[in-house]
Amino acid sequence: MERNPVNTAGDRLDPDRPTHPRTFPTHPARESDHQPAERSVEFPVSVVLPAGGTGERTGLQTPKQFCSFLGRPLISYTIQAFERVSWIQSIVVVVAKENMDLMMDIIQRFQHRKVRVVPGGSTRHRSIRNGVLALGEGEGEEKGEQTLPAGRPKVAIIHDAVRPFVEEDFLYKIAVAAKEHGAAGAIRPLVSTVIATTSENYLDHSLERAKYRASEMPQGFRYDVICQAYQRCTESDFEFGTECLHLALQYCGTNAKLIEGPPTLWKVTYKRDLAAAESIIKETLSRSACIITGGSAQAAALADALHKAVGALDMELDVIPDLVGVNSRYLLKEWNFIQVSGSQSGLSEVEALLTSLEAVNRALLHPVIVIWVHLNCSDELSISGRMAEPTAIMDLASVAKLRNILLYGIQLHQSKGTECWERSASRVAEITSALIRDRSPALVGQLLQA
Ligand SMILES: Nc1ccn([C@@H]2O[C@H](COP(=O)(O)OP(=O)(O)OP(=O)(O)O)[C@@H](O)[C@H]2O)c(=O)n1
Ligand SMILES: O=C(CO)[C@H](O)[C@H](O)COP(=O)(O)O
Repeated sequence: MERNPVNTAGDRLDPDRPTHPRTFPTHPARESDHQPAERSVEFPVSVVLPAGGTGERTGLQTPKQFCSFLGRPLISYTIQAFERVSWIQSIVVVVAKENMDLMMDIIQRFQHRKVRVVPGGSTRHRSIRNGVLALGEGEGEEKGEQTLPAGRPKVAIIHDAVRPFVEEDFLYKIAVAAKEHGAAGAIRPLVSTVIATTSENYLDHSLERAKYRASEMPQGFRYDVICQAYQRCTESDFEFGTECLHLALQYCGTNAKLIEGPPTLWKVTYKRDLAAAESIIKETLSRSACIITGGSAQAAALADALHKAVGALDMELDVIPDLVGVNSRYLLKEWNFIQVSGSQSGLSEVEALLTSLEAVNRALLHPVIVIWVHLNCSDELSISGRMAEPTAIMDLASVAKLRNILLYGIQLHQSKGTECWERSASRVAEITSALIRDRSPALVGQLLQA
């Protein structure tokens, strides 16, 4: 791909260039927009992610933890949620023996660090026990370029591999409470009342809902507590038990501290939960877009018109002339890109943008959206000019898609009337918003008309 001379990788490193963005926040700040306060945990914390189940209740052939959305398996999203927490030392993923190779492949493909894989057992408790024991054996092991931390952790966090939306703040609360109380776990209010039935399926009695809570994950344990609990528990616990906190209470006399967690801690259990997880991830990836004007006056005018029509977008919009100097930071975060080109420009600015995204490996974990908005003055169009772009963008998009970049095009016919222009700009805003939210592979390479 050819590079745009104003947009080379070298230029991006010039920190002094005054190319400041205009920010157009279009919604009140959301809780998740705020960076969590920098946490420091003074004791070693490691994690066990049980992922050795078959996911029978989904009714799918593939165990749910290996089902993919947006090109990535569920387990990888969960691993990433822990990996980005600086104070978590190492992560043991427990998988069924027959899936060990698949898991190693996922770790390599998505460049996960801090992770070891150990074989699971026939029940969740057996898998977790294997993971907990493995945490104590991770001494100074070479792992690619890094060496996993030596020694046992002070606190082990256990978290189902199929609960991908756990946040650092909550993990911190669990880790600190586990160290202080020996065990800690997430709870949520019950959604439905729990009743006991007789063997003939009649109501025996009903529990007073306000007194009970649903036990969720993550849970944290002092390492000695959880080791002892698994050493002392019975075969019946291993076979039928569902609650690690209960083992700590029964076999170590440890009363877990219970902390109410956010609703996002839910567990993917049924097929519909996979669709819900995908839509949550799409939602988080659609929060911000960066409009690159390439310095052209026409493009800047469209950016302004988009700003006016921005109500429909409901996302944070920054407008920048290029990705040079300080603006190169946009390449590293979860921004979507709208490259606006004036009527004289072709696809060269988009090509340069794709090259820059590839250079920083931005699309490793999530597909990146690039939307090319091409301004056309109707009187400048030749028939051949009109035909050339659809093929060119399709070719470029096919190559980009192999690198997990989804490229779409919108053609806007610039009209002289203000009202018409505003209508077109608002259509661009609507199409842009839909493309960013839906991330439809079917529309990749299409040149839509606004
Ligand atoms: N032998 C097992 C069984 C379950 N798990 C893990 O425990 C977590 C929570 O269990 P659950 O939701 O019940 O998963 P499955 O057992 O796979 O699902 P199902 O009960 O529908 O078969 C999952 O991450 C699952 O992979 C495990 O590590 N080893
Ligand atoms: O959250 C729990 C409390 O420890 C569940 O028991 C755990 O997630 C296992 O789920 P399931 O019973 O569906 O296997």
